[in-house]
Amino acid sequence: MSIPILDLQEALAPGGARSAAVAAQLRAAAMASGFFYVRNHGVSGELVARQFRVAHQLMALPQQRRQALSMQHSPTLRGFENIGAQTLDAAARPDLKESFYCGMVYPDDHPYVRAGYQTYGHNQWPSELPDAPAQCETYIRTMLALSTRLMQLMALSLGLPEDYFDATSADPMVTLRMVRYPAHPVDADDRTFGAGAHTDWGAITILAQDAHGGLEVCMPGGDWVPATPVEGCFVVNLGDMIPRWTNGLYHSNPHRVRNLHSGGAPRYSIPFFYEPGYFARIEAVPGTVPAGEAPRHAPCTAGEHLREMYRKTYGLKTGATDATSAASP
Ligand SMILES: O=C(O)CCC(=O)C(=O)O
Ligand SMILES: [Fe+2]
Repeated sequence: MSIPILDLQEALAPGGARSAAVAAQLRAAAMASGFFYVRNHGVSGELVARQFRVAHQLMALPQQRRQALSMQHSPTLRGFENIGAQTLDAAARPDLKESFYCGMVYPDDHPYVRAGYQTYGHNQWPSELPDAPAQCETYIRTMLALSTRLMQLMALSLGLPEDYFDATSADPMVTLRMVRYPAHPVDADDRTFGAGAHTDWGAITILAQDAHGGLEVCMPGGDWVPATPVEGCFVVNLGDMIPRWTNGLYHSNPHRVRNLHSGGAPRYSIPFFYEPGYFARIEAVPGTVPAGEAPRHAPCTAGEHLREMYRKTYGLKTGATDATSAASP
């Protein structure tokens, strides 16, 4: 069993001729590991390359500057995160990765910003990189459009109208993370990871990775298989909201990172985390709860779900409160 490639050619717009065929492939992947690649996704290679350049530039800033722009100073937890700041697998050592978080910007007078809901607010940027904010905003908007389309294909894959989830994407919770993994240490043991085994918390993650590889996915039988980089493709995986939304029919499988194959070079990756709007209702969609059975999960809002995930892993460590945390796995 491996991770399938979905070709989005002629499935990128509602009503696209190949939408039904792609939806069927999506369903099979979602019922297996919750991981697939997408190709012909409509995002230019140049835009992705520019985003990697920003990632390299951010990580090249002196430690002192990165400290000044630490996510710890940001009410929405955006900014730099040091190596070892997160432990995605509580049974493993702290993650050997450093990253920069940013997200969609919501103005101060937006009701969700005023209410202090997580992920809604501002970014913080280093003045040394004046072009970074616009590039990241363009990248985020592009990934958001692709996520929205993937949610439409997911609706089709569940036998629902293509626009079933559209309303849930208003005022989405969106996080972009640029991650740098140093070379795997020579004295690493079996508890050493760039990113410890975890599932993502949201709806959809779209990952751009450099050519080194290192991402590993836990398949249904328990084997860990590499999500080897494929030229021109993103890796897409489903987060924990999707099993909630599908009563466990679709999966959000664990994955982890070990930077073992880069010949000692750092590995860069850029995950984009799409989560619906704060008040989007996450409950089993029609057709997923067998007659006579109760849904496996109580209905909740996307905001409540994220708060619960946050409480479980990350919040206390960063000093974040329920209402202000922003980071995703
Ligand atoms: O860097 C990668 O390949 C995956 C990162 C990841 O799983 C995450 O940030 O949630
Ligand atoms: Fe992840």
